[in-house]
Amino acid sequence: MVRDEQLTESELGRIAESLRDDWPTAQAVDFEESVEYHGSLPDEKRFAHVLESADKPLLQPRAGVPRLDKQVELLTHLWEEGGADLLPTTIDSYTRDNEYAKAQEGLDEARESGEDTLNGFPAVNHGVDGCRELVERVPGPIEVRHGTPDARLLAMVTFAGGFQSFEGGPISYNIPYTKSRSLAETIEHWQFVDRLTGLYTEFGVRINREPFGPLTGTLVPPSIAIAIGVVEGLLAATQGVKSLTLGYGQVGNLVQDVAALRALRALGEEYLPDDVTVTTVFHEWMGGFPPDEARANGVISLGGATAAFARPDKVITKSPQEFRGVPTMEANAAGLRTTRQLIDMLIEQDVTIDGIDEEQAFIERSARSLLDSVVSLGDGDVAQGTLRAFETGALDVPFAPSQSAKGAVLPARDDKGRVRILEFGELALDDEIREIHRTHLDARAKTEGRACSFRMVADDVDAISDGRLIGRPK
Ligand SMILES: CCC[C@H]1O[C@@H](n2cnc3c(N)ncnc32)[C@H](O)[C@@H]1O
Repeated sequence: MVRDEQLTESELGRIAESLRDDWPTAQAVDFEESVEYHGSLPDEKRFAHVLESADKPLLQPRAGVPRLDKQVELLTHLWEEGGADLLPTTIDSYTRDNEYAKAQEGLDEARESGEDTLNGFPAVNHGVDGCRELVERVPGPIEVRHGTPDARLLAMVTFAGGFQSFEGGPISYNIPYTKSRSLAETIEHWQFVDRLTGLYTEFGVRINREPFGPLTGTLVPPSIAIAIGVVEGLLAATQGVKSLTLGYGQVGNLVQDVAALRALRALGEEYLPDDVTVTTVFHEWMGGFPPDEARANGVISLGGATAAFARPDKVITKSPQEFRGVPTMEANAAGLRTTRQLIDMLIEQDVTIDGIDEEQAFIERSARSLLDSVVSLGDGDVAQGTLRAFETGALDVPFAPSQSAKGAVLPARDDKGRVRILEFGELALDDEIREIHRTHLDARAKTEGRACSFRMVADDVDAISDGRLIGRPK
């Protein structure tokens, strides 16, 4: 039975050995030798150091292409032309499903034909030496960004390859990303990733971990996103992770987004051990984008403005080509510059916005209620509590494809565009909190002359790509 206890070194070693046969490049992974290699990297390539010593929000895009030379070119362009402070390497979808043979086919094809059919960088196939070449040829610190429920081999290879930051977690890369993966299984898988992170940290290589805050990226109530991020942080801290970045996806209402980012930092610092350095990351709008690039730049700009007011430690930027999928190098760099423009123009201004403190208190009260239900359901064991919370619906994620989640929660925007909860399912929120959500939604229903219904939810899901925030009746 999975428990929130630190993996022993022999368990870690046994699992690592069992993974070596999954792809030939795993044979080259040598922990002691990798610790040495990390020691040779200059400070400006130490991800946690750069992130944790910054005095203003750092910008980081997503970016991944199959071939090594092209990835070097892409990341260098994002650094030099986009002004990125931190770099990504987005991993391809086959690798995310542990389909390394299919990833190899895609890499071979890209090398032969120049056609990129893979939608990211197949790091396991590139292996330790390929990752190290990328780390050496690129000017800044790089994070592994992906969506892998079983990321154990990916972590082994990329950590050995010099990467010092790794996105994801057992809930955030299961519930929004998979249909039938067991939550108990992904908790075990991520205990390995976090224990490996902790072991590197104990050997002087401070590796940063970043739970995936946006979850399904569609109208996720801030209290749910924050509670799940903190739970993944607690599970990681047990395994020895000391550098943790908690994330949140923009919902588009300025007051709620600033309030949520402040609540995220406050609760992260309150619930996580004192020896864990907590930073925050704000993901620019993760929902549907307008096809029109001018409007898309408006969405990106609102994200930049929000970051100027909320001052997260990191911002994950979007591109004006978000609507069409993976952006060109130039569009990706443009999204960084648009974000930077808004932050630089606003961050020194003294602006007071009404309603943030009240919203922050409401979000914190709700997130605390969810967190406390996880702890009590597990009798103090956060792993067991997580399983029971999702089994009972005490914790739930709207629109989640996973069978591990009830998917009974329905969000909708209120009259100001703040995300509220229309259907609670078995969510661990008391009647008083539920009443406040209902009151806000009733006010919108009155404004629109219609009853609260799933229609509102559906209208809100498409609103931003239609160029609006709230899905008002047409
Ligand atoms: C959280 C995942 C969704 C976001 O992840 C972006 N994304 C996915 N793959 C790549 C890639 N290979 N390069 C640049 N961005 C990428 C999508 O655009 C979307 O915004």
